[in-house]
Amino acid sequence: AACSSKTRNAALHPLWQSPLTIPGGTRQSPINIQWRDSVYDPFLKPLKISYDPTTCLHIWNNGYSFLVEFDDSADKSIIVGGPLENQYRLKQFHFHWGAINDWGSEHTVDSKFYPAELHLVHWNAVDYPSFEDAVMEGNGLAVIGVFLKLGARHEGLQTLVDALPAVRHKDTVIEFDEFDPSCLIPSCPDYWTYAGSLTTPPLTESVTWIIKKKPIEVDEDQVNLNFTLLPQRCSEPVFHQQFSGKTQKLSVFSEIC
Ligand SMILES: NS(=O)(=O)c1ccc2c(c1)[C@H]1CCC[C@H]1[C@@H](c1ccc(O)cc1Cl)N2
Ligand SMILES: [Zn+2]
Repeated sequence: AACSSKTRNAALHPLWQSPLTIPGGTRQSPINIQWRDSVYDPFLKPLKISYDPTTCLHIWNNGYSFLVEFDDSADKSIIVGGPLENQYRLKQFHFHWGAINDWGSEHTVDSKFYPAELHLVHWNAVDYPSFEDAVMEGNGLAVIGVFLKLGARHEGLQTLVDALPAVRHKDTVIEFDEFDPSCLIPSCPDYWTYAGSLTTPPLTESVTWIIKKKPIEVDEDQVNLNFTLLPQRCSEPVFHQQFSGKTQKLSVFSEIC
């Protein structure tokens, strides 16, 4: 099927009309995380995650992926610590996956793709009045990246997968509440962090990336989210480009685990 080929002519789709890389961009994402490039940073703290499940609002299929959005009108679901100067509010999370299992993640680790990658997007409500403002600022966003690998079934993810058939079509929204996304984050505190950008246009260089070192395990049916949303996936360009240009320092936080 058209979906099986790995590349797309991304040039045609209006969303990608903006440059595929920001000319002169110094901190573009995604990148290939090379263990050997990562520098242990003794000043990095553990990341503190405290989410309030009642802030979970709905699931929205925007045609490229599905997003689970949160009520970010107060400091109820926040992260603090890690490489961050202050606390950031959870706004939404979404996944990146591929049509087949041997690729799908946006970041790679030592050039290895994972079948999927979860992004939990947070914004700096201490320094900026709105999410839209924060998206444009160098320290405006903090995104936690979690790799998904094939293995045991993930019970927490299943509640989300069960709801997906109801958002099969582009621009459908269903109510989704009482979900605590910290169940999707590995308990091992180790992470890589670097100053980067949004991974798709507008590619704004406003993201402090915090990539968890350990993946979570999900089973075959759960990672084949495609079968639920395939129609949109087929029609939208899948865009997998990495930037091998010089990026910011890649630091690593690790405790023995
Ligand atoms: N794969 S990712 O996590 O790096 C990623 C990539 C692109 C975008 C997003 C997340 C979300 C979350 C921050 C901005 C928002 C979106 C956007 C950009 C600009 C806008 O004016 C509005 C919106 Cl909704 N674009
Ligand atoms: Zn993303």
